[in-house]
Amino acid sequence: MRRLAALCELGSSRPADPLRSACRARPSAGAAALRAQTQSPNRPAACIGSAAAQTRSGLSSAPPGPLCTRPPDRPSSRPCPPAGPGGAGITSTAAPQDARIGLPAPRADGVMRHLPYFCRGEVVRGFGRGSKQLGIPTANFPEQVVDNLPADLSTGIYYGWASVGSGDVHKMVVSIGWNPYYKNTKKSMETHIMHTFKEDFYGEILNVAIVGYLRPERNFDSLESLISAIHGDIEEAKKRLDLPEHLKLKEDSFFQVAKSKIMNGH
Ligand SMILES: Cc1cc2nc3c(=O)[nH]c(=O)nc-3n(C[C@H](O)[C@H](O)[C@H](O)COP(=O)(O)O)c2cc1C
Ligand SMILES: Nc1ncnc2c1ncn2[C@@H]1O[C@H](COP(=O)(O)OP(=O)(O)O)[C@@H](O)[C@H]1O
Repeated sequence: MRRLAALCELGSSRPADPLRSACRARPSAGAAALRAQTQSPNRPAACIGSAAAQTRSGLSSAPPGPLCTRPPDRPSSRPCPPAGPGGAGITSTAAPQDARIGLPAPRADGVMRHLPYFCRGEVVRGFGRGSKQLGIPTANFPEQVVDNLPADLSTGIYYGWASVGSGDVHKMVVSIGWNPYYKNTKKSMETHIMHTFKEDFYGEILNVAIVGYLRPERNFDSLESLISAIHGDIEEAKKRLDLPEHLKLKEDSFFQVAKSKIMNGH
């Protein structure tokens, strides 16, 4: 088992340590920092968040908060703060409304300053409920990736783009949190890719670019209601991802990793 150390590298162009799981904020024009990250071989788990690209998502123009923000000319590394229960508390009844879908909107400081958020890691086993109970498989990231998410990234349901290894980039929805319906005790990050794969891809590298937020996690009074909500999320995500501002992220260099540089331990 690899030993993965947590590290936040903010605005740094220092090549990533291949044995570390990293969160990285990049300035909106920080293509160099991203390139350094994506071109580093053998990287088992990495997360890259944007501190200044919130305008791309079109949801908010909130200024970056105090966490993980640093002038690009002052690169530095420091340990990631631990991800605590409740995330940034977006399930609060005081949350503002997202007028487009009539659902509670995320707190701007808990979501927008981190989007788009790039993340990759090995696909591990979850509880096996996605396919069997829900009919909606969700690929789980390892603990190290989840623990390295920004501490103030709100839990909830997001959408974006995903690829497996160096495969094609597809639309995706991702759930980050504790799955209140199942009362999980460990925070998880589970991605459903809108594509039919020929077979499971446990052990492969999953690359995700989270570009927008849909809603907080909720409890449901029946499995059917949970399934129906997830199907609603999928349809909403498909529509939103067709917006030009989101479509362009599909082509991001994050996904252009040479096949030979992908290592997943097999
Ligand atoms: C788009 C999407 C929305 C979800 N929304 C919720 C939710 O509101 N409440 C909840 O308890 N779980 C939610 N989940 C998580 C599912 O319950 C979870 O994926 C399922 O338990 C499968 O887990 P497993 O992969 O560990 O088997 C959502 C998952 C997805 C992909
Ligand atoms: N479209 C898809 N989206 C996500 N995972 C998929 C998809 N198709 C097949 N899979 C596979 O299904 C697995 C998830 O199934 P699931 O029943 O949720 O099990 P687990 O709880 O182990 O994650 C993924 O790890 C992946 O290998």
